[in-house]
Amino acid sequence: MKTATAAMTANSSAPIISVCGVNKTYAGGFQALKKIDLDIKRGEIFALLGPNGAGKTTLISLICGIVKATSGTIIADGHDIMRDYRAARATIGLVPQELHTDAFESVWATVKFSRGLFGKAPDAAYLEKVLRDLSLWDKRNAKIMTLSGGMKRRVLIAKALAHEPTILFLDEPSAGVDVELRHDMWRMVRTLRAQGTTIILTTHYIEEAEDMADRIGVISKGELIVVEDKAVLMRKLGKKQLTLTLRRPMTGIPAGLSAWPLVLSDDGHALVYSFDAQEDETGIADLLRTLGEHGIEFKDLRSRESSLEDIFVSLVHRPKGTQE
Ligand SMILES: Nc1ncnc2c1ncn2[C@@H]1O[C@H](COP(=O)(O)OP(=O)(O)OP(=O)(O)O)[C@@H](O)[C@H]1O
Repeated sequence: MKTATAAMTANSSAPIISVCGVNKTYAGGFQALKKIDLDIKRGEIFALLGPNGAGKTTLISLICGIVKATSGTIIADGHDIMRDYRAARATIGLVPQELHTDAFESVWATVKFSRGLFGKAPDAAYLEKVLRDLSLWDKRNAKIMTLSGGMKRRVLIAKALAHEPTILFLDEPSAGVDVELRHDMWRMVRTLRAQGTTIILTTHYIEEAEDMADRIGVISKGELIVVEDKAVLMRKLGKKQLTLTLRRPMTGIPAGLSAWPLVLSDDGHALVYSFDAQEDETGIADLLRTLGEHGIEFKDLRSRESSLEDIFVSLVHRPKGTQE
């Protein structure tokens, strides 16, 4: 009994997805992914961020077995995606960016068919729950072609969940959807995670990743440049800024202040001081004293922390070889 418990614990801490030394060069010779190593933890929400064309969809397509890697291995929930495709694919639900649904079928027939495709026994109660959770139950007999764009999107999610996958990929789930659907979707994602589903999403809405993800991966020009716990990433790379609104505008920063990392706003009305939020000594007290000595008065001051978006932009734009 003790041994079985230990084995279960070891198993549940093993990554649910393991991407090892994966390269992808498309037929035309373009190398879309370079030496990707990535482990996804069981039960986490992992956000994959990157500029357009960075390789996010390619990586998802490789893990789902839709596109073949040029080299490297991918294991999904214990199954090699190439050698054991059917078993590996059955663990994955994919909500793609684009609609490829059977326009003439009803919602119910579509999700039922999807479940059957993965060899799962029929389970009307489960499918009903999925449709109800996605506010699709009333539309179950409607033909997909008659649904609005948002409803079609909900069908895509229902289809991806029909075979009870342990891993769910959402490729740009929020692109072009209204606020209500976005909120429904995030509520559903949180519920699924609470039930043990692992969720991997790509998004251009960085505040969404900031809000939802446990870990963040940043991909740029086919390379995975950062994989980090969201909180650690924000702590390690986050900066704080103190903005002082001046009582009298300045035309330049006085020479006596040149040692300070200060930036004067274009209109000369504000001084911005950037500092490392992790340091015990922020330097603010010294700065304010020095400003006083120079007769610089301010009427307001406020501080802000860098957002994940600030960090993301600095990561994808900093010169190669300077990543930590
Ligand atoms: N079938 C293909 N043949 C050749 N090149 C391709 C193919 N599919 C994608 N690419 C190229 O690979 C690169 C990565 O594309 P991918 O769609 O993975 O990026 P992405 O990060 O998902 O971008 P977006 O955010 O715009 O969706 C791009 O330069 C793209 O043009």
